[in-house]
Amino acid sequence: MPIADQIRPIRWQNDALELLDQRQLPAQEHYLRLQEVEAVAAAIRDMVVRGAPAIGITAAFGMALAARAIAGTADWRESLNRSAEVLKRARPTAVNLAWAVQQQLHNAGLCDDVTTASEALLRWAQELLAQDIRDNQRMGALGAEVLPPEGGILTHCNTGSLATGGYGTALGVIRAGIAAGRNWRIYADETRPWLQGARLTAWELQKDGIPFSLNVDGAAAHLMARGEIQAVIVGADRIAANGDTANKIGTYALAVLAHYHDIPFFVAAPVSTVDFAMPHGNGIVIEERPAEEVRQCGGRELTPAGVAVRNPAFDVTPAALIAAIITEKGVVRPPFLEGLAALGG
Ligand SMILES: CSC[C@@H](O)[C@@H](O)C(=O)COP(=O)(O)O
Repeated sequence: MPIADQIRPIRWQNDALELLDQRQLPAQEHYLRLQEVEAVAAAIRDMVVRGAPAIGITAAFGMALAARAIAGTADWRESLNRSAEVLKRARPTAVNLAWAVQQQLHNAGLCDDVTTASEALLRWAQELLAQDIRDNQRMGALGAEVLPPEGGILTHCNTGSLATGGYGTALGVIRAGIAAGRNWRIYADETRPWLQGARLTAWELQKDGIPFSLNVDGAAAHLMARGEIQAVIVGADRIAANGDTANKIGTYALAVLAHYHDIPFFVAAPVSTVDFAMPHGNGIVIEERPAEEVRQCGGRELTPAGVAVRNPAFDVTPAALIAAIITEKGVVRPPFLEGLAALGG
């Protein structure tokens, strides 16, 4: 089955960064045009763009825009450092964001002046975008070999083209497997509260003509107990050196359920999502998002006024529950500490 993945959430056009506004999907396909670093940080914070690799790439373009804006100023290095902080503060959990900003500071450090730096930073952001799509295709091919050849595959959140430069991580594995003729039934969790599964994964799979069914998050246990699920595959926002994996809230619950039902649980992520400086998952900062995301849906109040809410956006799945971590450089099995380190920091 040919997979026509044409979805590009991030593009550079006519001297501006254009982001497909994911808050509007699936109702509207609308690109926002951004030319200032503050607007880029706000777009990341407000989830115009989301998904760990995608926010890393966006931040890399944000740094390029910052460098352009300060052309001609004497203290440009200081100014660039300030922009780096603004971007890094936008969302705390996905390491790709801080990683990409840090890489851009390093790139700027190699330049003699701000004009050269602004060209170098734009070039690197464009390379990162192109490389991400190639890496995802490679990850997809590797992952398709690792998952069971047939049966039900459950995924959580959106890890597709929209969450990356294109093609996707866990959803890239699904794309690659379906393209290679795997006899898979795809199950997508709706992913409360922001509905990345119901709005975004469903939109992508439908666009590609991949058959799937959508289920509420709470249905996973039942589907597993009935024998409908043969593997779970998810993405990651930050993987600690020992393999503990932070990902969208609800991922940990799925891993526990998969363990109970003896179903393999896979993580697909680029090596840039591994935080080699973080020894284990306990140290990962978990973003808490606004209460309105839980109290409301589509602008409509769901709850009595003012109810107290906890809205952690991510959770941490212990490495012990993960069968394998699929990266663009290879598939890592436990013990992850050695396996991940061998991929190189
Ligand atoms: C390839 S995306 C991997 C993760 O970033 C994804 O699973 C996820 O948790 C995204 O969370 P989000 O809050 O939508 O940015």
